[in-house]
Amino acid sequence: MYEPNNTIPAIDLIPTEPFSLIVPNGSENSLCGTKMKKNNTLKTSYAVLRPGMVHLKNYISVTDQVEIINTCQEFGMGPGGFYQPGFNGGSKLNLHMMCFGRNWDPQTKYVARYRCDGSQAPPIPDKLVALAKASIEDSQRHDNVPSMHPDICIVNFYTNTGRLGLHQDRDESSNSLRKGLPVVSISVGDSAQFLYGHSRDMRKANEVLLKSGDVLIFGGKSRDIYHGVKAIIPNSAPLSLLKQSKLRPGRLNLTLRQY
Ligand SMILES: O=C(O)CCC(=O)C(=O)O
Ligand SMILES: [Fe+2]
Repeated sequence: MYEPNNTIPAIDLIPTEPFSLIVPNGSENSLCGTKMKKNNTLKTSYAVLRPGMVHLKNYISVTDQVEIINTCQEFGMGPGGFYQPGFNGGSKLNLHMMCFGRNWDPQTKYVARYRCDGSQAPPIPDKLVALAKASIEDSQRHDNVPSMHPDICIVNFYTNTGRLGLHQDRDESSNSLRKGLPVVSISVGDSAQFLYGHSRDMRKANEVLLKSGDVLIFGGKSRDIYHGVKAIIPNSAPLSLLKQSKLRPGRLNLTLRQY
């Protein structure tokens, strides 16, 4: 179905609806978030959730989070930007998604170079690669996590009703999975109740709250962990982030991986 060279495949192109991360000008009064203590220094802490799974809390400054939002907004509104992925049966994922580096889609996985609208993934921004590498290095101070060089970044935006069922990230190359090369997950905006466990059974899963600026790394012995998002906590994003970025209500999540 897809041509091996760079020409766009001869399929009926389905345009995607533009999706903006930013609320329109003039909506400032309706910003609802959480006031943080005034403190210009980042108080980062960490927790090893299980072998190979490290939670770096409050790791990314508000300034850097704003830059991440602006980068995702810039590319998210262009070709290869946000769309709502669907399944064969016609149902849609409860989030908007885009990819940097290489396209991934729940139906076509990493096989298709082009999306159904004919677009390719924009290149992965250097700053995101650097942030992922720095967070892996920091996680390695606390636990056994392999190093990796990210070449894919999947960006999800959840509105406050968004969620994601328990799943494993198993579409990367067999080499990457065999070596347990980590997934680096960055959270920006409203907090998420994040589930992880040994099976798809939500009742048996553990839960951790991922807040704006947190980074979660799962690699090594945890690379195959089932994980998902149970719920987004409305109005939990830092007010300063919302004021500086105009991020719409909801949560932005970036997962960096090596194919
Ligand atoms: O939003 C999250 O925290 C997880 C996202 C995720 O699991 C994925 O994109 O594969
Ligand atoms: Fe995942």
